[in-house]
Amino acid sequence: MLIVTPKQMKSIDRYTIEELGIPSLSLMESAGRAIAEEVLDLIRQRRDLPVTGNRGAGTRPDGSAKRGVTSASPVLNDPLIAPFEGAEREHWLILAGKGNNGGDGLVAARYLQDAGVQVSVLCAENPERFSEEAAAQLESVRRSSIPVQTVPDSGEVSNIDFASYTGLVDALLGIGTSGEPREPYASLIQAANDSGLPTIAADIPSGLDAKTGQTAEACIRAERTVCIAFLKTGLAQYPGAKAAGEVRVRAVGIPQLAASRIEDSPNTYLITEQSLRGVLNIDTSRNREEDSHKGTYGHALIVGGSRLMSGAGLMSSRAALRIGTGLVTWALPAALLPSVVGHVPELMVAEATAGDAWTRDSADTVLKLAEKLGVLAVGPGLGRFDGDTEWLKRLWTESDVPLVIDADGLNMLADAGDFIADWGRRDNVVLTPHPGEMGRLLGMPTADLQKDRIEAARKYAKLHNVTLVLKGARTVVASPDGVAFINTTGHPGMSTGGTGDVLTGVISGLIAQKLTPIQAAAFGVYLHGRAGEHAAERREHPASLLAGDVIDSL
Ligand SMILES: NC(=O)C1=CN([C@@H]2O[C@H](COP(=O)(O)OP(=O)(O)OC[C@H]3O[C@@H](n4cnc5c(N)ncnc54)[C@H](O)[C@@H]3O)[C@@H](O)[C@H]2O)[C@@H](O)CC1
Ligand SMILES: [K+]
Repeated sequence: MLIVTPKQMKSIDRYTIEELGIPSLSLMESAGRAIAEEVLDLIRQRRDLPVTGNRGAGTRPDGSAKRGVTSASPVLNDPLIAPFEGAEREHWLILAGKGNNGGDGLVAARYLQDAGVQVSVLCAENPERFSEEAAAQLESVRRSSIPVQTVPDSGEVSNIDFASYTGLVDALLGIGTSGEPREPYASLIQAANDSGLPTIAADIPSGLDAKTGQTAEACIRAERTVCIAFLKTGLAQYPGAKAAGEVRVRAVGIPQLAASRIEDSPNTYLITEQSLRGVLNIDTSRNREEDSHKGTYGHALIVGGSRLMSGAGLMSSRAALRIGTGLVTWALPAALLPSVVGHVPELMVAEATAGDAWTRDSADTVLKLAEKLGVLAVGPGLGRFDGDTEWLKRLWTESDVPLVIDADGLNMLADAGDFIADWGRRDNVVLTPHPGEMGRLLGMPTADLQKDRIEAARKYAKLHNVTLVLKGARTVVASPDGVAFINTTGHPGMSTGGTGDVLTGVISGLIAQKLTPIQAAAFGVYLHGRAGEHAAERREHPASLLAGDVIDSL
């Protein structure tokens, strides 16, 4: 699924209207209708009535939980826009802003009325200031005898009796927003949230930065967001993803081709089976060839583990095996051998250095071991040691085996400063930082880079010619050519030590099996997340999930 920034969405809108000749009002009509359908669907769901129209729109193919982002096309002659039992007991308030987002909400009002739901409109400001399209919609609403009230110019919202409604449509602010909501929008948003009513957001929750996913102090907490035409980047990242609730992307007559025809055309995708197969050309079935042997599936070398962190190297190695790598060798300090040998009998081990800690002279052994192997993973449980940055430089410059760098390997990189100038560019490197490590790589506070994760990851990947995996809920994967992928699989239960080591093993294992760095990174985070979901389902409580469970679920 393609994801767009608000700026790209505006260009797509403009292209559709001006170049393709599709009238703005007709797009608004479809958008409003889609919003009404989702309101009716939510009402049915809350009233335990059979869902007729977009049944299953929020369900995975296997029927599992509704979460994340789904896409649903409007169904013509949808039975959803028809009176149903109990509809008259519903009274929805449409909060309409002055822009076209408000216009969408006003169209929805007409369809809701048609389905027998009581509906009222609250204009956030004097309709004289409404956009041309929104004003036209307001006129139709008035002529349809839908009650309309307006927030007075004083901006006073305390006399709005939210308790008399059963639900809200937030059509205050859309992608035309700049900066934090001003008054009376901010107070309206606050009051809407305080009302505790179920809220459906039109396009985006008002108060959300549709590009970055940052939320203003006043930001609608929606139960569901009906995203118009294309998913917005801000809905695909936290905290925006949380404010949006369940996101449903609805087609409104803006064709996909418009996205490819604008300047600065979108290059961000949600990771789905479809985009893995279509955009990244991955055979997601992962079937084994009948006439294959272990050599067919590559050989990974995991470089990690130290006296106090031997488990990390072990988990990466096990995950690499579990993801289907033909052979996995774990290079580790010799003194660790007695305590770990035998834990995973399928694993080969190699003594990379004497004693129980890594030393800079182990680079010779590691380079020798890496010869002819499919991938070299550096970092899990490695620790820091004297001369470690020089050690990493040797691995970077003296071998051309694909490199996956994690954990302390990333801290070594951070210490190396402008390593590209010094060590040279490579085109087969994957970095897997969590936000803290990413902050060190960028030399900026973690909180700052988290404000626009997609942009931070994309810029870094381009500048350093690496595939970058910025971990955290909604992991961002960015390729050296500036394409970004957002993952939606995973489970909060995975917030536990060792899951990062598992991911390193998974990505390394996929590279050993001949996937390119970007294929391995995107597919790896997807599979890792699915395994986490699977593991969480199998535990009584997700808090008890361990990284080892994720490996078993791969
Ligand atoms: N033809 C189109 O352009 C379509 C637009 N659509 C809808 O239109 C929306 C975009 O419409 P607009 O571009 O009119 O913009 P919005 O409806 O998002 O409205 C922003 C309006 O509020 C004002 N504003 C901006 N920042 C503000 C702030 N911080 N506090 C208070 N007021 C602020 C602006 O002056 C503008 O008039 C989309 O999100 C979508 O819902 C859809 O109907 C599909 C078609
Ligand atoms: K909105």
